[in-house]
Amino acid sequence: MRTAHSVDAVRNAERELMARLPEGALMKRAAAGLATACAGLLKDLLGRVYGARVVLLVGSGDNGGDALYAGARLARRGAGVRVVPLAPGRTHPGGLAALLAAGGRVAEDPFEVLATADLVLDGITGIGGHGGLRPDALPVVRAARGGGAMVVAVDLPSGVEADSGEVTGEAVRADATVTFGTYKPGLLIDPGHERAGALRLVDIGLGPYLPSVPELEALQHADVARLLPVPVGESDKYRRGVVGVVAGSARYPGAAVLAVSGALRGGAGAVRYVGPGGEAVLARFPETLVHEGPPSGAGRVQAWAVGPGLGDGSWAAAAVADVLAADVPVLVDADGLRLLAERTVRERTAPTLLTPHAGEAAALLGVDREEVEAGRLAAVRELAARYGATVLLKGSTTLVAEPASGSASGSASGSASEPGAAPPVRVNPTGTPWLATAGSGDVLSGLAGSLLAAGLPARDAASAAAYLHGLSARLASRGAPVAADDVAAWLPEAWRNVVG
Ligand SMILES: NC(=O)C1=CN([C@@H]2O[C@H](COP(=O)(O)OP(=O)(O)OC[C@H]3O[C@@H](n4cnc5c(N)ncnc54)[C@H](OP(=O)(O)O)[C@@H]3O)[C@@H](O)[C@H]2O)[C@@H](O)CC1
Ligand SMILES: [K+]
Repeated sequence: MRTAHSVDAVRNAERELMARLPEGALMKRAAAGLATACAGLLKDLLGRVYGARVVLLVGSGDNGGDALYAGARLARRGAGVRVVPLAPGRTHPGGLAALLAAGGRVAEDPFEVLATADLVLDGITGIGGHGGLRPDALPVVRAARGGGAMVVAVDLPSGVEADSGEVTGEAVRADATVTFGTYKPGLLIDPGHERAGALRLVDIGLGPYLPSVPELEALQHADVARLLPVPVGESDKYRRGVVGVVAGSARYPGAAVLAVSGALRGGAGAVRYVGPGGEAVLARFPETLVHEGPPSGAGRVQAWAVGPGLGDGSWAAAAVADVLAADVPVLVDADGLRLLAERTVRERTAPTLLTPHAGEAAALLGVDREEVEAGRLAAVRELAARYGATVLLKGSTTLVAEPASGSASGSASGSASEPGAAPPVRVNPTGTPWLATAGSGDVLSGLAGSLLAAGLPARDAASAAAYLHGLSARLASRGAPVAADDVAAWLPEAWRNVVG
């Protein structure tokens, strides 16, 4: 599991650790790890460090200090290192002295050295930067990208807000980011994540001083494998869980088929379908138990997934209300989200999982879509708190937030969070831009609903579903466009990939 901590948590940990170490030791640790990572990249790129052309973009803070001390180490190994100070007169004095002593130089013409650089280190700002790149940095950063050098961000791409991943204006677009002590939320959440390139974590000994509950966690294969249901010898289809799917309409029968296709691959023992798309569902999936009439008359289910392609007719509204009245876990997606009342969700005692994309989240919060996209972490937390529900916010870095325990449907799953505090938000690392395709959300709803029916707590069902869904799209795609149907078809392969 990858975990990310807030800037406050990092600074507190740094203070405690620094009190036990000689002055400057921590920065030197960070710089040593950074130099090792850069040397490795240069060897991959050129086969050597000696003679490599390295340019340091250096701001006024300690982020620039890290770049300078790392630059000094590379200079001692024979690299030609040039500094471009972006805050002349405020450059880290110890770092600059170390670099000059090792044979590095201040660049006379930044654009000339950037045009021929092999590697550019971005040390403009780290966790102390705010408000995006400043105007004077823009031409230099553009020249760094335009020159064809590999760009390595120090701790965080400059211009990315460390705590949220927000980018105001412009930010450095790095090929790799070497970060210290712990991941920062902005490295794992878009739009920051997308600017960071390949991530590398350097251990500087902060671990024991960081809070045990991080801000954010990203599951990896082994974590998801532990969550997925495993049928045992005596499992029959009812013990494995029955998921009810309420989706589709005369206008959108395909949504019913896609939601069922996800539900059939999510571990539940059987799928009941309720809605106007029964014929289309049966034609494709004869194993589905199809019902007409209200969901409550369809027989027992262990969880419902309601909403994809429902439209907003009176049947849809009644079906959503009917499902929300059931005392079992309920996932609400798409059109279902437009048909629910905040109070109804808050008053439920069984878990509720809402799965909006940015536009739907914006409507639920009463803000603009752009606001949600720019500040995804704040938006998902706010929704979870307001509705007292688990919320999966879809997007290139899908997030899953749980309300604080004690909230209506807050069933914190095995988290070590303090009583009353919300557990860490989970960020899904398996997404791919190819997933932005019609109907892929319907597959996700069915899949997550199925995992809920199989007994996973809402937070785990949501994060495991997002993980499998993203991985399935990657496996199906291998660089080519995919249809939602492909994503569903590759789910068993994704599951095998995770548990194997
Ligand atoms: N904490 C740790 O555990 C460790 C931290 N370490 C390292 O220290 C880094 C944090 O250093 P930091 O605190 O000095 O802040 P940092 O990011 O260098 O920049 C702040 C300066 O930039 C300025 N500035 C602000 N916004 C700006 C903008 N948009 N564009 C341009 N400038 C802007 C602002 O000054 P201003 O110009 O506003 O007066 C301020 O002085 C951290 O990321 C890591 O690399 C490691 O060495 C070891 C362990
Ligand atoms: K940086």
